[in-house]
Amino acid sequence: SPPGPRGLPFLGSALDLPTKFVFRKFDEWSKLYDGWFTLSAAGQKFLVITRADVAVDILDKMSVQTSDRPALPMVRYMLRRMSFPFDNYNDRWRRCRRLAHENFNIQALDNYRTLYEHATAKLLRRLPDVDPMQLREELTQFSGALAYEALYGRDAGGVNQRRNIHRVWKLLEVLGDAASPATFLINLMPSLDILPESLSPWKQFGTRYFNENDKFFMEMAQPGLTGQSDSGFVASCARMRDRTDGISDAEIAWTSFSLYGAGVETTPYTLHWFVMAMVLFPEVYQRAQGEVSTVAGNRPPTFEHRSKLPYLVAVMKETLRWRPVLPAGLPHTASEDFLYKQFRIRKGTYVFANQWSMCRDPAVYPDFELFKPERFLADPPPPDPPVFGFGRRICPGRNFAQEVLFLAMANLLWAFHFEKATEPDGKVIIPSPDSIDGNILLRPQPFPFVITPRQEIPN
Ligand code: HEM
Repeated sequence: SPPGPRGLPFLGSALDLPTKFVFRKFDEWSKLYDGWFTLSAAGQKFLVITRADVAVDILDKMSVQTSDRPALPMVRYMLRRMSFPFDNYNDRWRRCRRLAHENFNIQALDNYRTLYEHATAKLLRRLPDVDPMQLREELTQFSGALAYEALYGRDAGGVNQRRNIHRVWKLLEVLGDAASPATFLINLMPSLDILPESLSPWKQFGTRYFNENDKFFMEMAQPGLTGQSDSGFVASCARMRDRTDGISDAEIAWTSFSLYGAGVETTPYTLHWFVMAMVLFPEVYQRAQGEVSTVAGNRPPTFEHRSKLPYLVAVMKETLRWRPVLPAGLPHTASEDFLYKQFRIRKGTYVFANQWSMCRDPAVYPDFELFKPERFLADPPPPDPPVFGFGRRICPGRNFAQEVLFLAMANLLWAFHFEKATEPDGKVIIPSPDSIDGNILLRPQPFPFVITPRQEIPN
């Protein structure tokens, strides 16, 4: 049989699998096996990949067999298969994925640059008044507003935008809870699915959730769909209708929500980790800040400066590697049986890429505990950190995310000094990068630090 922990009869490794931060347990097991292992938990089979070259073999080269997603019953009731990151590998997924790709590939990103320059400038103006313990919320607002305008259009501002962002935030939270096996019995006992809706409160809940949100997403998308707004993702998709077989307005509206949901937490948490790294590693911070100041002078840095900021680009890569915000990626599923190293992997097996372990592979990233951006300036440099997933499911927002991160990092360094905070008795407070919350996301805990403007911030 393939390598991996065997656990108990029938239960398998179910009791060893934590409900939170499963990446840590996978990482522990990674030390015992050679890049991958399998296990089963209460009948569900898992294949866990812990080295990037194995991920390439299984998720890139065999992507036809390994690009499905687990079908959690509760998620199906709530989303009715309209949200492509959760959907099976099928025609609708392909249509929606194409919308995402065409609008967020490198060339298309030029359309969004003014937008993130504005959002970043606004962030700089707000930050001096923000309590550092509220930084995470502030960064989440920043990326929420940015994503909202990128998706629904520049003129989607105002009170509605704030209210809608808040509402999307809430409904994502409900979705996250429902996707967890512990919340809804049905996720653990899919056989209950045969009960009629009148006897299944969870199906009624799902129907309500779907109907309310379907209406809400259509309302948000309306200006773009009808041509009232001509900027942003929805408007651009509406213009692509003729070229995209069978795409419906509802699919455009749900794809927009899906992109919002997938992007809105990952980006600000990465920025929060960046601020922690700057506070923890003053020599990196000074070098990066020196580079930005020399290149940008007394005007805020822009994309024009990117090619002259190699160290900062390395800092961004190192942040993504040091604290990958999706440490166990998102699970894929095998859509048919396949062979790997002569072992048969069964249809329905969950396939995890434990990116945390890959980012801490000592053969690729020596001294992986340390924050060492200069590793990415070596000749030849190591591969970019594998934090955006693999194969046909690779993150379609990866270039967008990195542009937003680059610009925000450059501007934060240009505008502010970051330092460790001190207790009233003068003791220096050292934030802990191991202090996390979240569930599948690696979310930093708020931490105290001192932020002081070092530039006149333009209005
Ligand atoms: C630091 C930022 C980000 C990180 C680290 C990240 C990482 C990931 C990862 C690991 C996956 C799973 C890939 C797989 O299944 O193999 C993923 C999927 C996805 N990401 Fe991102 N992401 C980020 C930002 C964004 C942004 C800004 C957007 C939207 C504009 C986005 C949209 C998506 C979507 C739609 C999927 C699902 C793709 C599918 O199932 O076909 N992500 N991302």
